[in-house]
Amino acid sequence: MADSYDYLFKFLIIGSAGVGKSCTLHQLLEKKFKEDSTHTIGVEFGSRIVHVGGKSVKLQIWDTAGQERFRSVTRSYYRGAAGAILVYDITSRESFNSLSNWLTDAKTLASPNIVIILCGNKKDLDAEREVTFLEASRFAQENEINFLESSALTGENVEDAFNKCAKTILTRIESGDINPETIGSGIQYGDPSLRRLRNARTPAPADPNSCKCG
Ligand SMILES: Nc1nc2c(ncn2[C@@H]2O[C@H](COP(=O)(O)OP(=O)(O)OP(=O)(O)O)[C@@H](O)[C@H]2O)c(=O)[nH]1
Repeated sequence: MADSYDYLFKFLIIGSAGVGKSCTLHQLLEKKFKEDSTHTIGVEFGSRIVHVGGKSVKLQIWDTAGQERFRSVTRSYYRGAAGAILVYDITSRESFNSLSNWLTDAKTLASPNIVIILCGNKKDLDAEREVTFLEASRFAQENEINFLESSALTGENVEDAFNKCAKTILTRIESGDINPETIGSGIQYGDPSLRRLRNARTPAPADPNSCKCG
């Protein structure tokens, strides 16, 4: 029973090299800072169950390498992702300037309905800040994505980023905006009764024999 959940969502963590993607995942899974983080080679994987909106959701999280030389490998993991945590470093203007490219990749290579949360990491290094909260908020608004600043060092807002992403996906499933049964949705049912519930809510297609016209 320890591993039972209502839904499984495939998540990606993307963004330039050194912004703190692996440390963010480590903080989420271990609730502590990864002291000796080195560049990720290709992709790394982790999973965790979160509780949002009255449901338990298993997050299957792919932490991708930010270095350009791994781009062809990491791109192959985008397909069928339901959510992405797009990370930049608030002390690195360069990492902020690359966000548009990362967004384009996520929207074109993953699910068209992918829910993206923008995360300005290294919030603890405020004295070295190169990107203001306001300009990042504007970027997020223009691109219709949620935004928060986080710290993989202190843990501030790390869980919130993943929870916010999961919650948005759940809301969109419940409103009918996202259909988990679409191929490549990045969503699976953990509890089969949820599928039955959804199918019961979906109106049956019109029966052509019952047409009373003519
Ligand atoms: N002060 C501070 N340092 C951080 C934080 N997150 C990560 N770092 C440091 O930033 C460096 C890069 O962190 P990683 O998590 O390895 O970065 P990454 O984005 O996974 O890098 P790639 O695997 O190359 O894509 C490491 O030296 C971390 O110690 C943070 O929130 N605050």
